[in-house]
Amino acid sequence: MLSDMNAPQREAVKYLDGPLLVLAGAGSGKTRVITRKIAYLVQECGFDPRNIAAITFTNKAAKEMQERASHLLEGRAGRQLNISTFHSLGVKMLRAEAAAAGLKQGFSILDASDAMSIVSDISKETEKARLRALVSRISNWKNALLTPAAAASQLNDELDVQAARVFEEYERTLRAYQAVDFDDLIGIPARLLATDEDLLKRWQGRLRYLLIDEYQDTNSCQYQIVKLLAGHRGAFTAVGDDDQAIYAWRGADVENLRNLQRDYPKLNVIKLEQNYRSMQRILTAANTLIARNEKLFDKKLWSDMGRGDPITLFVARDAEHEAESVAMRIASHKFEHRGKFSDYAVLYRGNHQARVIETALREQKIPYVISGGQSFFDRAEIKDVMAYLRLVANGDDDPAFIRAVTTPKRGIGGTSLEALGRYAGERHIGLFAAMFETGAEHALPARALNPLREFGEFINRLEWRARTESPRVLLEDLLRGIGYETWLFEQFEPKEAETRWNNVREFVDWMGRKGEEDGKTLNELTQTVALITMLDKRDDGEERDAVQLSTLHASKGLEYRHVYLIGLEEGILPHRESIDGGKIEEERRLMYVGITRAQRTLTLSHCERRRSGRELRDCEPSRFIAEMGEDIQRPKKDGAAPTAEDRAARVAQLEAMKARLAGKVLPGS
Ligand SMILES: Nc1ncnc2c1ncn2[C@@H]1O[C@H](COP(=O)(O)OP(=O)(O)OP(=O)(O)O)[C@@H](O)[C@H]1O
Ligand SMILES: [Mg+2]
Repeated sequence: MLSDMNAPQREAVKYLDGPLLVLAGAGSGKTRVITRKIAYLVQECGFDPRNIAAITFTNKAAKEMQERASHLLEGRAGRQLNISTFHSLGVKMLRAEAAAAGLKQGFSILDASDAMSIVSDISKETEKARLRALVSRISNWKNALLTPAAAASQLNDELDVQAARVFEEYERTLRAYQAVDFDDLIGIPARLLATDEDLLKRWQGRLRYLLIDEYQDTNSCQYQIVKLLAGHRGAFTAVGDDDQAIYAWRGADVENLRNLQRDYPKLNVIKLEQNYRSMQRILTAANTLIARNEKLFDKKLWSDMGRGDPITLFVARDAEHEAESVAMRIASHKFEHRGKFSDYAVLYRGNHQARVIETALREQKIPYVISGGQSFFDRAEIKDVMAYLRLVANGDDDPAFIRAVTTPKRGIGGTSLEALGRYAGERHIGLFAAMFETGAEHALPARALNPLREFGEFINRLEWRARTESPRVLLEDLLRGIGYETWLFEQFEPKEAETRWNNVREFVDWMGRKGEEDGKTLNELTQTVALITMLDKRDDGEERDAVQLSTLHASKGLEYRHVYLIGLEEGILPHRESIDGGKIEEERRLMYVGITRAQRTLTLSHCERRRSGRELRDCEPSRFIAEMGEDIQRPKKDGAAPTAEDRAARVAQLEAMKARLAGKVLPGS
């Protein structure tokens, strides 16, 4: 089982004498160590798979690890492993310990936009930027495990003062809704483990060995959980790379790498130095770049994969030209090398950069998938359906109530809802419960109350049936019951309505499948969906041969044969806010992550001009390009005119077209 591992990797897999940190650069096999160690623990050390918990950064990474580990183990053992993200582990603990946390079993999980609108209601703040600042201040407090009272005792500026006021009310509101936000998924379990001795013992007994990937991006709350679960035994393996810490903006703290050494004096640190992913040239460029950052730990990284093709840089006139050029290069490269589309990835700093690339790929009829973009589950129509499901699971979820009761419209107007809200407020109960009280008959006229109660009974019936019937059947009945399809076609143009309806159908299929495969109840599925975050690729259950589009953040841990890093301009990467805020080092790490995703070839690009609002502005190439060293094939000075390469690409494309016409259709094209 360990024959295809090098000596330090093997050592890391076998080491069980205490806490272990594997500290190593990109592509050195850290994730592989985790996957193998899971199998090793079960097969060689007699661990019950249920007692092993592996924690990854995204649901997608968890899924991949699950697949690899299951492959190494026999079927059943593979399924019993706990492989999850910190957030899904948190949900699991909250479900099991709902009572201790003061939550009902069907508690709701609010997403970022729900949280934002609650903060907006409380603060009455209308300015978007200020609202975001409030939300992020509160989130930081929560991640530091501060209560509203503790936060209020250490105010630094005027924003703090306002945020502290909102924070208290925000927490009360969440509890009233029987809801938790994303930070709570980590914070509440951390608090429970820290304060309830029995509970801690129970979980330490259940999760006897922890493996944590991408450790450099844990925040203090997550570290708290690791520490508590691992206890004095320190039964864990953490792997990470300080040069790939890119989530400081979400409260992650590389210091946690150092804290590990402080908190576990017996910590064993193993370093891996051989990279198995990238050609030497790519690696050298990455190393040269990252050498500019202040070093936390000393690391070496080498590869014996051969020098590889030169890294190329091309300069485009503008974003459209850049996108067309990337699409064309991919088409011709693929044709020439007879590869697959899925060998190619286009990586960029911000989500908004995806659109032009999508357009260009679509024009070239090149299939693609986006990760890290607007999630499928963020679409309005999915959130509509989700509002019903949340309400079925949790009648106290007022935001879900309001969305569901008004979509589709049931002739229930704003005035009636306000009256109901006032009444519920006086009685300190949720909207759903309020409308069934006798008192509501005085607060609201019958013509308003009757449709509300009809709606409530509809939800109650679903809630009752959800205890025994399958998610698929319930969803079908729900959609029929509310006439959602008809409503969509009344609201939108036929084409738009159809797209939305298809999305809903896909959602129902996906939920149905999940329900059947994993044997999950409707309520459990509802909580699962809430966890699917921006970082996740749309999980359509099948792997298509498609070019991968991704933000740099979402590309962490992944690898692709051919990588295109686009938009390498000052203001984009490094991002303008980071330049102003003195956070260049984190941007450099982001660039490092991007470069080290590439296995065989790496292509860089930037634009001469870029549209900003209504004007076209000149752009400056990113400083990171120069920082990668000299070994980059740069364009000749007349960058904008078609280069020999551009022409070659065009010729190849014509050839491809001819081949297609001749009936020699290539797979995937
Ligand atoms: N000993 C080995 N022999 C052959 N291939 C290996 C070996 N170790 C790792 N690899 C391969 O090298 C690639 C990189 O490994 P892996 O993804 O585990 O690295 P990583 O350190 O987790 O990288 P990152 O920092 O980007 O997350 C994978 O394709 C993996 O299968
Ligand atoms: Mg990894």
